[in-house]
Amino acid sequence: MSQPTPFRGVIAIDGPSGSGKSSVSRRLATELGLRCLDTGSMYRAATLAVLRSGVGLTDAATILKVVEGATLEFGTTPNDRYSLVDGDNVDVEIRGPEVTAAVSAVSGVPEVRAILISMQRDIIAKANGIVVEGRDIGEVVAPDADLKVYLTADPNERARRRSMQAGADLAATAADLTRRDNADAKTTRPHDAAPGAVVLDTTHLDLDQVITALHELIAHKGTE
Ligand SMILES: Nc1ncnc2c1ncn2[C@@H]1O[C@H](COP(=O)(O)OP(=O)(O)O)[C@@H](O)[C@H]1O
Ligand SMILES: Nc1ccn([C@H]2C[C@H](O)[C@@H](COP(=O)(O)OP(=O)(O)O)O2)c(=O)n1
Repeated sequence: MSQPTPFRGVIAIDGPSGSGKSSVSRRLATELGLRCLDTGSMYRAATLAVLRSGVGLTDAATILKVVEGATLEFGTTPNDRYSLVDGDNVDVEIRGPEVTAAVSAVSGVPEVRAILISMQRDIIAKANGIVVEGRDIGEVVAPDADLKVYLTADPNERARRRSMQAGADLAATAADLTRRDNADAKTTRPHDAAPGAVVLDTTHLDLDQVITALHELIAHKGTE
């Protein structure tokens, strides 16, 4: 019996914070033998470079100069993803509260987005199949992706997941998610699916159920 041809395309996964993008992307990429790119880490790494430089967050031209001068590198092996800023592994620091509080200011600078989107497209072009997660993948970074998914979940459920993950207070986490969703909505559309994206509301689905639904979508793609 012949084996099905392995999927070697581009899967775009967008959605707001805590919808499950990272967990779902990592697992899906592992199961399909694909690369995996977390574009949120790229904006976070750029933000850390800005914070480390000591410049303020209000002047776009200064922010851009720092990002242009930083060496940013990203690993795309699903269970061994890493982010480097000037050769320094920053995986832990970029998930911390200082970067989380500052990231929307840096990701809101259009020229910074242009630099990172260009890097993202290079990484996608060089990968032989990749899952890419973020906020604008299906609409801007890879509008021709083979499969586009918009993951979402009720804001209370997203806050519950994030506070469990971070061991943080639920009310404070919920307020922070709302603040960041609203700030991000000035540059991307965290509340809207890209044209052609399949919407998957994960509020009442566990991770296994989400992964099963995605495998079904991919299998369906193979028969179109
Ligand atoms: N469908 C789900 N059901 C329950 N918990 C989930 C689900 N998807 C993700 N999680 C958990 O929620 C937290 C946030 O998920 P994550 O993948 O980091 O979201 P995002 O990348 O969209 O911000 C993680 O602890 C993850 O294990
Ligand atoms: N493609 C992307 C990905 C993330 N961003 C911005 C918006 C987010 O607040 C930050 C951090 O994204 P990240 O996915 O790491 O955030 P969460 O894990 O969902 O909390 O980066 C973006 O503007 N465009």
